[in-house]
This record gives sequence, C-alpha cells and structure tokens, in this order.
Amino acid sequence: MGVTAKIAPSMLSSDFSNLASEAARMLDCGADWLHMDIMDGAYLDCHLMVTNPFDYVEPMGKAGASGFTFHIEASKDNWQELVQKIKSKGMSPGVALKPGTPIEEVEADNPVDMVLVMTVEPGFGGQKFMPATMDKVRTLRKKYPSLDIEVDGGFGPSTIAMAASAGANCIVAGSSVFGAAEPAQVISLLKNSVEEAQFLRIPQFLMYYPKSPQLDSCGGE
Ligand SMILES: O=C(CO)[C@@H](O)[C@H](O)COP(=O)(O)O
Repeated sequence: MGVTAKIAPSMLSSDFSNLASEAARMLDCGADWLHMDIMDGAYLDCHLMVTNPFDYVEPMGKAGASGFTFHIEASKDNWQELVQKIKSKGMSPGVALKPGTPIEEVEADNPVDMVLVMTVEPGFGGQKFMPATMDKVRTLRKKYPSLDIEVDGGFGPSTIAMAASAGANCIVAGSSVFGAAEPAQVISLLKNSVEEAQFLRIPQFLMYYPKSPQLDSCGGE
C-alpha cells in the first residue's frame, strides 16, 4: 500500500495559552501532522465548521499549512471550487464527512487528496468513537487503495486497532495523546498499529514472491 501512517495530535486538546510550545512538543514526540480545528460561531447553530471556508484558505496557506480539510456541508454547492482554490495555494485538499454524511458525497470530478471520516460528531474532544463509521473507512479503502484516509474522534491505545484494520492511515488523536504522561509512547503505539495492519493487508503472494515464479516460467528463455 502506498499510503503511510501519519499521527496528528488534535490541538483542540492542547493548552491554548501555549499553542506554539504545545505544537513543538508534539512534533518532538513524533507527530507527523498537527490537526487544527477551526470552528466559528456558526457551527453551534448550523453544524458548519466555519461560515465560509474560502476565507480561511489564504491565511492557512500563508501560515504554512500544507493541507486544508473542510466539511462538505460548510461549503455547500461550491466545494469543488474550494478544492481548486486550495490546490492553487499549493496545499492539499481534503474533505471531512460527519458521521451522518455518506461517502457518495466525495465522488467528484475534482479529486481530493484525503477523506476525513469523523468518528464522533464534531465539536469537542474526549467523546466515544462510533464503530459504525468504520464501514465508510472499509469501503473507501477498498475503492481507493492509495487515498489518505483519516479518522478523528475517540482514538487511543484501546480503539486504534479498529480504525487501523479498517484501512485508516491518518489518525487524529486529542485526549489520548495530550492526556498521556508519555505522549511519545502513545504516538508511537498508534503509528505501529497502523503499520502492522497495513502489513497484514499486503497479499501473502506479494510478500513472499516479489518475483512471481509463475510469470518467470511463462516468460520464455
Ligand atoms: O475535531 C474534533 C472534535 O470535533 C477532534 O479533533 C477532537 O479534538 C478529537 O479528540 P479526541 O476524541 O481524540 O479526544
């Protein structure tokens, strides 16, 4: 599988008064990405992550973000235009699906680099992950073997196996990482779980016969 394991601590669980040092601490502990949620006032009433995600593309690019993931609902009918804008700023576009949003929403002419399957209702950290959302991860992985598939909400040492075996390769984790005495150990455990599950999904044939004996014998002299 071409996708690599990435662990993204959710800064929603960090100490907001020391955001820069919290971010640096997570990177020192082995984080691959930092996950920032931007939710404005509209979220509470309308279930939108932000009123207008277009407003955030420019500043996020300038701040050095390499990717930008938005909720489809937040951008309504013009989300394909938003994907273009993100790409034009040199960032990778991703879409996030709330637990009730079907994966069919992401089939489009203008593909994204990552699909984030929300495993809790977006809003706050420390919620219990919803196992039913794993069906979306399995279906996406089967269809798109090299897509970055991210999960967010309720992941830690006791729940990671479910997401990893379903095919998720990017893991957002808030309270399990920030609440740990040794965040580096949790990050490493999450990453190892994803990598082990990926290894188990490699067909045995490819593992043991990198050069197919059958093809060799058919290939002539
Ligand atoms: O976006 C969200 C919640 O809306 C997440 O990023 C949470 O911050 C994840 O926290 P934990 O469930 O891992 O504590």
